[in-house]
Amino acid sequence: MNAAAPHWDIFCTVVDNYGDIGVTWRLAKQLAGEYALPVNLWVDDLKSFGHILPSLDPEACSQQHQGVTILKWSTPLPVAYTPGAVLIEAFACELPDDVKAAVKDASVRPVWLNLEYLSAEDWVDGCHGLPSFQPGGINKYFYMPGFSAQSGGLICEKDLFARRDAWQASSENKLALFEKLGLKGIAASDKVITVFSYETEALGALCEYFEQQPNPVHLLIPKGRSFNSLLPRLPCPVSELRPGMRIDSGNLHIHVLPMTDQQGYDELLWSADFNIVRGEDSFLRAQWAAKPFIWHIYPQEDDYHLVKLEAFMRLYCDNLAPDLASCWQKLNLAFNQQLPQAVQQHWEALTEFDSALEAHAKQWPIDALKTADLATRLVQFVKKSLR
Ligand SMILES: Cc1cn([C@H]2C[C@H](O)[C@@H](COP(=O)(O)OP(=O)(O)O[C@H]3O[C@@H](C)[C@H](O)[C@@H](O)[C@H]3O)O2)c(=O)[nH]c1=O
Repeated sequence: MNAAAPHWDIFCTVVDNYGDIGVTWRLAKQLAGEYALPVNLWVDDLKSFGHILPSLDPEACSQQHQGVTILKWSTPLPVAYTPGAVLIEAFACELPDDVKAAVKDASVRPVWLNLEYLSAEDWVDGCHGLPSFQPGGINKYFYMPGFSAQSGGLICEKDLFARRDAWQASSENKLALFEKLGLKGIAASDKVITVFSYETEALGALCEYFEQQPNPVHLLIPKGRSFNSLLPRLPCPVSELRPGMRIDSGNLHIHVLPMTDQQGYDELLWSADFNIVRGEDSFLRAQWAAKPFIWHIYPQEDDYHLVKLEAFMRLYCDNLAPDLASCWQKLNLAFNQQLPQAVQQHWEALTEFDSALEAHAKQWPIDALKTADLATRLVQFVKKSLR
């Protein structure tokens, strides 16, 4: 590796949600923690970042958290960029001109990568690792996360499954977490479902279904976009909702959650019976939680997200019994297509397969990870590129 400047730089622009910063922050932590790499994470919106890292100072130009140097990416850069061993532009963000100039002029150039969004589509394998020739005679490589052995892999910390298993071994852990989050009235045997979704009419339909169930159902919802779809059920405008509030109707109890850091969010997913997640990072963390889930995929133009959803569902259901597979897929489609009646119908139908789906959710993380996680594959990719 580059002996003169061994550090890695990751540049991230926050688009409109938490996914871009969520993924890069996770990767940065893992590279620093497991590979002892000096990592600089450059972020253009520290205020948004602060929602998932509450100890962050949104005004500081440079600060250290969990072994990572977090730098404010403003124009011009408040701290000069020095080329290191690796330069990652996350999700095709446009690097500042002075960074590109510094790379071009460097005596030892960094390995330059564009970290792409995760997809289960087949074409990913063919594109992963391809170079794109840049002005100044340097290659930029496409790094494609994915589910196959030929792709860039999936972000997963080495000790994650052991920590999850220890957490799930005793219901004391989830009850202590609920108490810490200010949630009241949840018994160990009650059904708990977390919801971190975009707006969808499917949510209201599920609420109608849950309130008529014979046993309590608790929906744990962090303050955010999901509540926009539950307006008729709220006692106040969304802006006035406060963490700890509880909205009861029949056997349904909706709890308003604070947003926590990523570790806290993992623990929440581990503590639930079912998770409704979205985007990219929470989608993956729900899989690692080893619990059944619905994926509310980030909407794209011309419904392209449904192609990505189908690709993932095909993989996830590969070795599932056909009737269970069909039911779970229909539920996910109905949720994403905002079909209220279909969501209720498929949720009800899925209850018949509860234990088989749970067993699959437990096995899936082991199968999905294959030989190596994303950080491990990335470090190997960089080593090869430097040869
Ligand atoms: C609810 C919650 C989330 N989080 C974290 C988990 C994730 O890292 C992050 C949420 O990211 P995602 O699940 O990916 O969903 P998102 O909708 O916020 O982000 C999206 O942004 C778009 C621009 C991308 O194109 C999408 O693919 C997607 O990544 O927030 C917490 O740390 N604490 C919390 O309390």
